[in-house]
Amino acid sequence: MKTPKVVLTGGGTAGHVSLNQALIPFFMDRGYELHYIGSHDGIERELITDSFPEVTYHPISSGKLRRYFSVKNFSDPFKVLSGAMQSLFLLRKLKPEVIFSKGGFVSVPVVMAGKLANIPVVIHESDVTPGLANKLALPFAQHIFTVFEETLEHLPAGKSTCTGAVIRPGLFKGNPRNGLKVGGFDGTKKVILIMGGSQGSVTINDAVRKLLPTLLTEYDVFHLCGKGKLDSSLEGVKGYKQLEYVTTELSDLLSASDIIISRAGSNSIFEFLALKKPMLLIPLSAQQSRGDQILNAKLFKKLGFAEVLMEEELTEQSLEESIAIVQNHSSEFIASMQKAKQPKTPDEMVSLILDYKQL
Ligand SMILES: CC(=O)N[C@H]1[C@@H](OP(=O)(O)OP(=O)(O)OC[C@H]2O[C@@H](n3ccc(=O)[nH]c3=O)[C@H](O)[C@@H]2O)O[C@H](CO)[C@@H](O)[C@@H]1O
Repeated sequence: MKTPKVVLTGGGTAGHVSLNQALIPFFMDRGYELHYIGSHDGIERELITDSFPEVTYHPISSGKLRRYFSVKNFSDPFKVLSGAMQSLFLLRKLKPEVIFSKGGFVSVPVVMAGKLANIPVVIHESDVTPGLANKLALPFAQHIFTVFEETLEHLPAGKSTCTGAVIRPGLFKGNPRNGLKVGGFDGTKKVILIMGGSQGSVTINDAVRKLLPTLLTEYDVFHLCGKGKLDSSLEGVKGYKQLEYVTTELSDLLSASDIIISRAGSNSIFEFLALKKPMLLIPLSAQQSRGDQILNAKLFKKLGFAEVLMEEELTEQSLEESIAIVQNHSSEFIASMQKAKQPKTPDEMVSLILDYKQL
């Protein structure tokens, strides 16, 4: 009997890869051979090939979907077309039972090719409003799963279901003592973890670093500042540990942390919710995005899980005040989070995806 196959796609930022990372071991447990179609130089390549040598990574040509003018807007449609041809060739050869797409611009040609090759495509949207890539992909897909109930208002009724968030099981296995050791912290102060999404945020980094002398009187600080965004002048400052990006250590750092300051990317905030971490969310502004993080953050505030500080209002003083609000209300935030719906397990999500497989 031939080994059944599944093709996964999604990339551009880690937010479009993390669900796939969670699902891979569970597809493998069920005996599936896995193939990942991603871009040549996106973060998905490193995240998948470094951690999952059993998954075959197929790089394709891909364009970027920009909301602003660039000369590349003229050449990129050809790259997407070329990516679709490469995907079609691969899909006809691999003959997977189903394609699962986590979105991001690289997924568009794969999804289009899936339709042409007559292979069922299931897509996933983690934000309140569907992203541009998923909007383009939707006509070619069999079904779309969402994290937020509110997203269903923007999608065709017969083709969409809210499944809620799915969390990597490894994140629940953190050891706080190992986390403190990474920072060189002795555990006497409360710990704040700062994460500016998967790429780090210069705006948040600057504000945090300005407030650092004040912050360090009360807290120890883990700062996940993003690739290329370390500040060498702060190396060795006691109580401050800056790291560009962490992989397996993230669970330890989170378990050692009392408060999180973060962008409001969907995957991140549901991880903090699952771990019951009081959070201060600073969403990416509407000038720099379609405003999805603002909606995510406002909803989390309404549900009593988070305090929100808008980027336009971010100053040293407002940051200090907002951290104090989270600190003073942390037990209420935790109580609300304890009442929230539990995330789906990756194995349950795998079952939902396989319901669409081609027999
Ligand atoms: C700038 C941009 O386009 N942001 C979007 C992107 O965010 P982004 O890529 O930042 O995605 P998320 O915040 O959703 O997820 C980041 C993921 O990276 C992980 N992580 C982060 C830092 C680190 O050091 N180690 C690590 O493992 C987090 O645990 C999380 O699983 O996708 C999200 C989900 O569609 C959207 O809501 C965001 O608006």
